[in-house]
Amino acid sequence: MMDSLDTFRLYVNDGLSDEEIAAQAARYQPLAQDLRDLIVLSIQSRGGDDDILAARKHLSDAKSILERDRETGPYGTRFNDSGTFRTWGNAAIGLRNPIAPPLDLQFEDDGRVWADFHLHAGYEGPAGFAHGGVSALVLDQLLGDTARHAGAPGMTGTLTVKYRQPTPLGDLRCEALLDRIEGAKAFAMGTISGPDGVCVEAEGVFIAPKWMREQREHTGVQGVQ
Ligand SMILES: CCCCCCCCCCCCCC(=O)SCCNC(=O)CCNC(=O)[C@H](O)C(C)(C)COP(=O)(O)OP(=O)(O)OC[C@H]1O[C@@H](n2cnc3c(N)ncnc32)[C@H](O)[C@@H]1OP(=O)(O)O
Repeated sequence: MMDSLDTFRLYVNDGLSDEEIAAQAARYQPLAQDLRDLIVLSIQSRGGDDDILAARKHLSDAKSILERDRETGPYGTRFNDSGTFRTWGNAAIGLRNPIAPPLDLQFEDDGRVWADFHLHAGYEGPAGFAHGGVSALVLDQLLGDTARHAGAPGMTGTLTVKYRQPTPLGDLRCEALLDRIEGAKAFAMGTISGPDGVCVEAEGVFIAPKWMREQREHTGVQGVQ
């Protein structure tokens, strides 16, 4: 089980320059998009035995190349001296994670957070509609980042999700705002909307864990992001 020390080890100042971070983003983001395209093709290809075997051979070659120089374990949260944070492995927003839709969250000065995003065929639950767990993933990240944006980063304590109508796959919008902060707890609420209006509503409580509160008390530093 991970304790707070393990958590801290996954918050790393790796000292990269902003230029190197930009170069890495330009290098790895297209790879994630290629893999996203492959997820859809895995579902939609009509290839016969020969085509699929040939494609798998190419993928096997690609795996061998990517394995030549690699890290192990989760990506964590990395940052540099100019304060650029990267959560590139994150399942909802990670720049290097093909599982992520991804959400490109927009932070407004008035505290609202929103994103236009796309759920492809790989996010299907009920036929033709988004999986409810994927909607919860999107809302968890959105509301959590809304709390963080308001200066109250925390782990999800409770996320309440109400599915008002089926969420179509395709182009969607999510938006959220902070309701209030009470001590260690931040309350946020948000929605996912499709062409026919709001499909999913959520409320979330995001809690600064005890170890983070103690760190703040001792150092005066707000804490991890
Ligand atoms: C680490 C920070 C990360 C920051 C990420 C920013 C990026 C954001 C985007 C990421 C988005 C994705 C995010 C993810 O996916 S986060 C991943 C999913 N969430 C988790 O895994 C959380 C697991 N649980 C915990 O870590 C702890 O139990 C937490 C942190 C929840 C409590 O911790 P701690 O044990 O230290 O708390 P406390 O006992 O001193 O109680 C403190 C207060 O909280 C109240 N309470 C307790 N539990 C709950 C509950 N479940 N619901 C509602 N309220 C609860 C409690 O009554 C008390 O209230 P009050 O008496 O003061 O009124």
